[in-house]
Amino acid sequence: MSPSAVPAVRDRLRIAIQKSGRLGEPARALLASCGLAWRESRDRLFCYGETLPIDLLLVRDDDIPGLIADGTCDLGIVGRNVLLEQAGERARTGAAATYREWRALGFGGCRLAIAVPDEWRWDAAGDLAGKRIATSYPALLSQWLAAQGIDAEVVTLSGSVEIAPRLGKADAICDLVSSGATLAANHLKATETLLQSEAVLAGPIAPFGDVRAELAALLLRRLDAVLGLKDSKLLMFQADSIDVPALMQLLPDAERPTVLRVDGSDRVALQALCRGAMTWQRLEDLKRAGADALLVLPVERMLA
Ligand SMILES: Nc1ncnc2c1ncn2[C@@H]1O[C@H](COP(=O)(O)OP(=O)(O)OP(=O)(O)O)[C@@H](O)[C@H]1O
Ligand SMILES: O=P(O)(O)OC[C@H]1O[C@H](OP(=O)(O)OP(=O)(O)O)[C@H](O)[C@@H]1O
Ligand SMILES: [Mg+2]
Repeated sequence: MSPSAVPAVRDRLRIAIQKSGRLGEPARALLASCGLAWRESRDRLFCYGETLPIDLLLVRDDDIPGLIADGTCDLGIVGRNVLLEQAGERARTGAAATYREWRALGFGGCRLAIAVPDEWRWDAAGDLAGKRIATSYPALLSQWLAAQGIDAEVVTLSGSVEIAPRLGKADAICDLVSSGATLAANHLKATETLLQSEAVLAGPIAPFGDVRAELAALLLRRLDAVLGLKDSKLLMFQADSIDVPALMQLLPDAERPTVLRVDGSDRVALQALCRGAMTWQRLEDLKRAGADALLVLPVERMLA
């Protein structure tokens, strides 16, 4: 199949996820929370969808954009850093864009950043002019350097980038940073951020022309519901009705609160979906403002 070929007609949706590594388990857990369940092949490379015709292909993350581009897979879960790097590389070689980010998924967060030796005095991005920068993200780095008008040499390495300055292979690096521990261990400090990354659902730019369109729409509806519920809690409490306005002031994130009068009294029972973190501090503030019998419940599913 040619790289930009239209995917063959299929009656099942196929999603590529990382076989192991950082994103494999959270990707499966997210899809499982959308109601998907699978039977795994003996070689653990393929999972056959049992609850819905949605299968998984378990691969190296670097292969995911290409698998979507050539139509082998319909969707993929991959870091934005990998997706954009490969899109940048395709653009550089004149290949048409065939895939894009469909949804940000809220895990696998990290940033792609320039880092320089601790002892460098860093003033501005222009300090990189004439320097050698080691990276596994040459397309993203080259794009950024061009946008900044900086002429620097890009040294492409496939891994262990942080060690390049100590080996004399580069003056600075451009790599993923999360906690910063790897940089610190290598006596480097982060300066400019090129990209904020997280795991994303990637899919084709062109719509599916068969039953996969409905399967993808169903998956997106469920994904949006699951992602929208992240950190949400159902809050319940009782209070004197006179205290309700003050209590609602403390709950700006409460959605669609339901207030029920407790029979034969001035008391009400209130329940609301709260999107913000329901910390002990917030509960204590509510209690002081007149709430009692406070209950915080996890929300498993919501269909608006
Ligand atoms: N330190 C980190 N903290 C959080 N997320 C990260 C971190 N490093 C990488 N990631 C994100 O997780 C993705 C996968 O990282 P991982 O280290 O599992 O990749 P890999 O070693 O290339 O895996 P594979 O074996 O599939 O090729 C990265 O592309 C990035 O989006
Ligand atoms: O800021 P930190 O929390 O230290 O994370 C950053 C490190 O994490 C990733 O490497 P990984 O641990 O996956 O090893 P790898 O380079 O061998 O893939 C990335 O390439 C950085 O080296
Ligand atoms: Mg990889």
